[in-house]
Amino acid sequence: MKMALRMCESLLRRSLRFPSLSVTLENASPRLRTVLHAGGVVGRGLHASSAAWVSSRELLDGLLKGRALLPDGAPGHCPAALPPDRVDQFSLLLKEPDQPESPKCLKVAIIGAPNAGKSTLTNQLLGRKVFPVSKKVHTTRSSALGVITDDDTQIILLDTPGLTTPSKVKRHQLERSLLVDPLKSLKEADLVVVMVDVSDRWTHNRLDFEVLKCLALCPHIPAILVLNKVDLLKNKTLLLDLTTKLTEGVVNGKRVHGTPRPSQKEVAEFPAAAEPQTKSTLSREQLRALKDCKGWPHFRDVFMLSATDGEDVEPLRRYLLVSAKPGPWQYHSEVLTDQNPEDVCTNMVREKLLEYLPQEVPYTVTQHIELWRETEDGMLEICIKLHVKKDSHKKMAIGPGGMLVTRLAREVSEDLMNAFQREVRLRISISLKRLSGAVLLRLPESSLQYPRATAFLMDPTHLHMVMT
Ligand SMILES: Nc1nc2c(ncn2[C@@H]2O[C@H](COP(=O)(O)OP(=O)(O)OP(=O)(O)O)[C@@H](O)[C@H]2O)c(=O)[nH]1
Repeated sequence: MKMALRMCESLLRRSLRFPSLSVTLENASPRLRTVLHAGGVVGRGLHASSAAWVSSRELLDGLLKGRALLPDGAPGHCPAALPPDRVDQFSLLLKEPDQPESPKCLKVAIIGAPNAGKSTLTNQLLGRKVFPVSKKVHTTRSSALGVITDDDTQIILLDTPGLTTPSKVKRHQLERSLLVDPLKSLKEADLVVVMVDVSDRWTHNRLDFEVLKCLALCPHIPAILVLNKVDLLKNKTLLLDLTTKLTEGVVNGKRVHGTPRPSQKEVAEFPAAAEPQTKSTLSREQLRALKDCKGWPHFRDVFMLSATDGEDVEPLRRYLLVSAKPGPWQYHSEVLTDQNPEDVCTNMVREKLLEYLPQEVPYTVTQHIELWRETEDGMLEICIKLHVKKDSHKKMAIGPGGMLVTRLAREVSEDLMNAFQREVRLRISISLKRLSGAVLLRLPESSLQYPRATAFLMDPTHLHMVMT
């Protein structure tokens, strides 16, 4: 009995640190279940199921390792947690992989137009939110990876920024990584997942030209098509029509049901799927031919899902697991992502800023982490200062009666608790960024284009006009 009570104590403590832990409890002693229910553990964090019997020892071991237990008692897939300390995360990334006897591995690049849902899908596949998601485009600014380790298989997911063009990067002053990273990830991949937002009627009828270019540059890498956001599609029969267009009527060498067989000439115009070499550029003729294409006829499979819904994503997860080939793991099984914990946190804050602040305002906010520490009882304490450029932006970010900044802190804390699997106390403050070290330039009267402007204030990155 003492043992059972100690276990309950441990469970209750763990339930705070592992709020989404999933454990099968049926047939654990009735008293243990009563205590767990009374403590509010079951129903809040743990899911009781009638499927299995788990001995006290196994349950305790599983919980201490932060793992779920499957019905047969074997350790199953429970996503790892992100270490809150950047040094621990760094050592974990360098740690020798704990290879099973016959390891399998698959590197998957997820590509698509901005806002297709790549980060949402990656988070869903990982089982934890470690990538920022927002309805504004280019939420993801550089490639990062997520790792799923399930039994003897490791899937490495390469989340890439939405594909864009050099002219857009220049026009919107975006990072060059947005151009380079997706192609780099693609060249490393064993499988490419192309995501399309089917709810966007302006773009869903053809593959994004940048996506087509990537596929044509690496035609030998197997690719699958994921039609995302089907929950937003009222007329589901449209999915067949879209599949036909986006695959040119051919999937895995077979004709999509009810479509005319493409002519030999039509298929021959596409770069061959088995072509072994990865090219770095396409010829003018190839680019011209691609411009006329709507889809890619070399997809191996097509999935239709809603990335926000776990159930729809499960078949894709299973497909990735069975597609893995024998080969060594690249990371220790406790690795969840290669991002450092502070970056995960600032990305989550950026996600909320993008979500709640209007137009260009969130893009002008910078963040500074003032405090990052783990307390003795394992809680993570974080203080972040947001620097805004204008008083009006400050008012917007604080919100009426401090409502918005409180909401930001609460929502980001929830996401961080999920990623780090521990309690998080986050404080966000907002300050106006002064133009420190600004230089006042007096301009000759004749050179002024604006009648009331007499001087420009310069800081290293921006030119501000002072109206007098
Ligand atoms: N309704 C619905 N919304 C979705 C789905 N998947 C993603 N979204 C939403 O679509 C928006 C964009 O999702 P992201 O995952 O950030 O898209 P992304 O492709 O990573 O975007 P970039 O970082 O700009 O390349 C967010 O508001 C998501 O909540 C889905 O299946 N259904």
